[in-house]
Amino acid sequence: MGLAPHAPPAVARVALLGTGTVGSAVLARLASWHGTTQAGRLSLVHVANTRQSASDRAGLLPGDAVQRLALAPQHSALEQVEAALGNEGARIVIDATASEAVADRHAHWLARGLHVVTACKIGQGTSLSRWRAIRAATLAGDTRYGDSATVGAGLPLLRSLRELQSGGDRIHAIAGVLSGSLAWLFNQYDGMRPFSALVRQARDAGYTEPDPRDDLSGEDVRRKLLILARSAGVELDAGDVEVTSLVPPELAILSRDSLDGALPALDAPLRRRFAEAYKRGERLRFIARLQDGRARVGLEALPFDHPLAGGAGTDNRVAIWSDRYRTQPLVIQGPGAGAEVTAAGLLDDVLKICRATDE
Ligand SMILES: NC(=O)C1=CN([C@@H]2O[C@H](COP(=O)(O)OP(=O)(O)OC[C@H]3O[C@@H](n4cnc5c(N)ncnc54)[C@H](O)[C@@H]3O)[C@@H](O)[C@H]2O)C=CC1
Ligand SMILES: N[C@@H](CC=O)C(=O)O
Repeated sequence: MGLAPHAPPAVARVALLGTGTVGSAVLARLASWHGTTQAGRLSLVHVANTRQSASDRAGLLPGDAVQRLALAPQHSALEQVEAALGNEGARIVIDATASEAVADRHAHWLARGLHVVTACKIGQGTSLSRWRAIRAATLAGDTRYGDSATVGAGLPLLRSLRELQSGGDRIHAIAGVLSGSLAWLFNQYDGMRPFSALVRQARDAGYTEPDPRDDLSGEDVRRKLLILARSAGVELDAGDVEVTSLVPPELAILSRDSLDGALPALDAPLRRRFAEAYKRGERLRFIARLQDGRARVGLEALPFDHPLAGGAGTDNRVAIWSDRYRTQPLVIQGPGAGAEVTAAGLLDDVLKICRATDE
């Protein structure tokens, strides 16, 4: 149904879960929209982190939300989200957490008529059953699942895969660098500075997962490759991806609190890998590959001029082969981690839902 000639566009109510690296950048971007058309499309009515939550049906000012949260008497509980968003109109949950419990709610919210926009990959990138439940719930609730920020931090990767397929192409293969933090680490690493020091720097810059072992173990890339594969029609389960971790066993068993001091366990093995590659004129790259239904993730030494060895900073660089791109793949490259790009990707999806609910 179209809009009546001068009807103002409907305002979507939004709940933001997570006020860490990504969630804070979402709030900052929303605050920077003050007075713009984009701001007029949304009303932030609920903000929560693990400890506290603040709700206001009249709308929270994004610039004040963190302070409101700090002063809020209300403890945080996921049950509050539906009540805060109300029963009618466009209602959107933004998931800027890394929480299993929140991801477990995605299908429930979608089936209940709430749209979900997520940076967290746990919903679509872990078990096949959870991915299927999310898809079924969008149909049951006639709702949308915004996932642009889950792979490539908002780069047009999932969008391109979907557009190729709606244009009649079959996806033949996907290969590339899917981790922004690992791209940054291997772009910086020269075998001289300890690798562990760079890991701390990547964490402090907001490129890594809350627990950097999720990046170093290949788990984050496994999730992204599963999301891409499933979107390309290859319904793999998590165990179908062969993952070679960079995390030594002594680091894997530690609690998150005792991780920092033990990070130097990474240094000697990576110095060896770097020296071997350097002697052969190769660069280290953490690569994900999907071809003929087989998926694998791990560190590779690639010739300097290899198409996947390029890029700088946190660049993701992903090649997609399809019916129309048989020999020369479509290559998508750009920053693949960082709070600002991720927040922008999330809010792009939110605005897309706002526009779709006008139609
Ligand atoms: N940092 C990056 O470049 C990118 C991150 N992402 C994803 O964004 C998500 C968030 O990452 P960060 O902001 O770095 O994490 P973070 O650890 O800085 O923040 C997580 C936030 O979630 C909150 N939280 C956890 N459980 C919650 C619950 N049950 N209810 C409400 N809030 C809850 C925490 O209190 C915290 O405020 C992760 O899933 C990550 O994979 C995605 C793309 C890029
Ligand atoms: N930790 C992730 C952040 C984006 O998803 C990465 O390094 O790519």
